[in-house]
Formats: sequence, C-alpha cells, structure tokens
Amino acid sequence: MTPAARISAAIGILDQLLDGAPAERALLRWSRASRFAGSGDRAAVRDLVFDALRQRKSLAALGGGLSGRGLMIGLCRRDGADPAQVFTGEGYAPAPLTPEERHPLPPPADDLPDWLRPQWRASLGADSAAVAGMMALRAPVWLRHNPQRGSLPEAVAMLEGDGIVVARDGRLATALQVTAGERKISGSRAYQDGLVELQDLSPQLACAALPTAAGMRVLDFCAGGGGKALALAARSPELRIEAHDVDPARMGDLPARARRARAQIEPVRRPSGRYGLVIADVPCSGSGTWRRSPDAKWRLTPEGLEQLRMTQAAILDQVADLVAADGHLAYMTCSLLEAENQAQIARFLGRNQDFQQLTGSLWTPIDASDGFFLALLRRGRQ
Ligand SMILES: C[S@@+](CC[C@H](N)C(=O)[O-])C[C@H]1O[C@@H](n2cnc3c(N)ncnc32)[C@H](O)[C@@H]1O
Repeated sequence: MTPAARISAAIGILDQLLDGAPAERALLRWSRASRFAGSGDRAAVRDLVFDALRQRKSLAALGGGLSGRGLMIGLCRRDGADPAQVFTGEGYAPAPLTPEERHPLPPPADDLPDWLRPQWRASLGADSAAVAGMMALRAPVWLRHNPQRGSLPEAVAMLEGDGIVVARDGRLATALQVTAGERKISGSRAYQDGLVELQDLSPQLACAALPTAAGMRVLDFCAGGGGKALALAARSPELRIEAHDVDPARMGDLPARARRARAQIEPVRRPSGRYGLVIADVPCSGSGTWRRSPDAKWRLTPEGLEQLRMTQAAILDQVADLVAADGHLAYMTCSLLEAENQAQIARFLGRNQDFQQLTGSLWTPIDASDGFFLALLRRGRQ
C-alpha cells in the first residue's frame, strides 16, 4: 500500500471509531477485509489510528474537524508534511482538501476529555500538564525477566539473537526496556521459553514492593491474564499462589503463560480461608495506560467512572475478609485518578478499622512508565 492508501484506510477506521466502534474490533474488521495488506501495512495503519487517538483533540483542530479525515490531515500537519501532497484523490489517496480543511485552528492545551480535566488536575497537581502531554505520545515496551527460566545475560543474549534490543533499568533488576525489535517479541525464543514476559515497568515496581514470606498463601483476586500472579511467582516460586476472576474466561491465557514461565498458579472459583497476601488489581478507568489504549480515554464517561468506583469499593469489601490477621492487602489500579486510588482507600479504611495503610505509591510516566497506583494495607492495628 502507498502511504496515501494507508492514510485512506486509517480514515475509514477512525470514522468507525468516532461512530462508537471499539478500536481493536474496527482494526480487525479492516484487516479481514483487506487481504492485499501485508504485515507492514497493517502495523502502519494501526500506528496511524492509535497516534491519531492519542492526540484526538489537537489533531482535529489542526485538521479542520473531528472526523477520520480531520485527524489524518492534522497528523500530516503535526509531522510537518503538507496534507495537500497526500490528499490528492489520485489512486487510493483520499480526496483533495476542502476549503475548510485548508485552515487549521490553534490546538487546545491538552488532549484530555473536558469533563475529566478538573479531576486530572486535582489528582496530579503540578505534574498534570506534563503527564497529560506524555499520555499523548507512544508508550515504550517493557519486558520482565523471569529468573526461574534462565539468567538475565542468557535472556538478553537470546533476545538479541532474535533482533530484539533491550536496556536494563537501574530501579529493578528484572525490568528491560525494549529499544528495538518490539514487534518480534511474541515470536522470540526468550519469550516462548518463558525467560521474559511482557509487563510494563510500573506494575513490575508495584509487584516488587509486595511483602511475601516462604510458603505464604497469596490470592490474586482480579487475576485476568495473571500479570501480577506471574510476577510474584517469578520472584518467589515457593509462594502458594491462587488466581481468581469474577469472569473465569478472563484467565484463559493464564495456564499457557504459567506453563511458559514454569510457574505454579492455581485457578480458584471460590477463594476460601485466609491469605497472607491478597492482591486486588481492580477494574479501573485505565487512565494510566491511555498511551497504549487511547480510545479508552475518549470512551470513559462520568457515569462509567462512577460505576467503576462502586465496583472497586465492592471488591475491596469482598476481599477484606480473605486477608489473614497480620496479612496484607495490595490494592492496585492502572489509574492516575485520585477518586479510584487514595480516595477509595480512605473510604475503605473508614469502613474497615482493622486495616491500616502502610504505603501509597503513584507511578506516572514522568518517573516510571505507565500510570499505576499501589496501596499496601495490613490487617491488624500494629
Ligand atoms: C485490571 S484487570 C486485571 C489485570 C490482571 N491482574 C493482570 O495483571 O493482567 C481487572 C480484572 O478484574 C476482574 N473483575 C471485575 N470485577 C470483579 C469482581 N467483582 N471480582 C473479581 N474480579 C473482578 C475483571 O474480569 C478483570 O479481569
């Protein structure tokens, strides 16, 4: 496909998204209908769509309106290209610019939904503008080294052998930032043999901060794909880890991931008894991961956020009784919003006076990678 044909494809997909279709579904539909598109074309169209969603408001202003065309015209202008050279109407190129599209408007101050801005600012204070700016850019890819499957030098050498270059991070021995070859990860030997797993830096830092002891029963209550359970198993194979999810289908990938990592993780339908550590990695707005899922930023509504806050509070109340005396509860979100983080914990502590908060950590793209929150609580007053 020519660059202009890729832009035409992105325009069609973006129009579907603006009509309410989820990004992944619209991309899949286009892929299936476009057998002529090679893997390079698919990756390029996907990048165009996601780049446009990250900066939806500013590109719409630059491109003359909120439409697939407006966003792609804005993207051309943002990148210093003349859209008239691309929008020629020749071959598979999009139709020439209309008079309105020839005149960009000044871009807005940030790429946040208007209703959310006050909360965003209150949650992030002096960092709010910088973090909003970073959320409009692509996110780096991180791997977590699994020492149970091979040494770090072995993992790095295997990755390099498959064309994947990584940089170590001073904050955490297991964290590797991918600097080249990210699209080759899932086919690489190091990944398939379980020496590395995909996991962002911030949840890695959170999991590394969890208190564990040999033989401890651990429950990952909202396990989903099992990212937190797998990180703990890689760190401490002697733990007895159980994984639960209200929707067991969400744990569908976990057995294969655990096999690759040689991790012992037992799926449980109904957690019972008491656990030394309960992880509640609750459903959230995902506002810390909007670089990776930028359409979620535009799909979130005040009502949706309120619904999430109610679910989070209900999960906290549900897991409280599963925590052993002197055991720990780790509340996690990939959100930057105070309402889902510290405010949620403050209310839980008001309802559950046998818990105390030990730590509260908020990672943002300024100091780590994705936005991520961890509150570590202990049951028992001292
Ligand atoms: C943020 S995701 C978990 C991500 C996962 N821990 C990981 O690291 O890959 C939240 C999960 O919570 C689950 N969930 C939602 N409501 C729940 C509830 N009431 N009890 C348990 N799990 C719930 C969802 O199905 C979803 O898989």
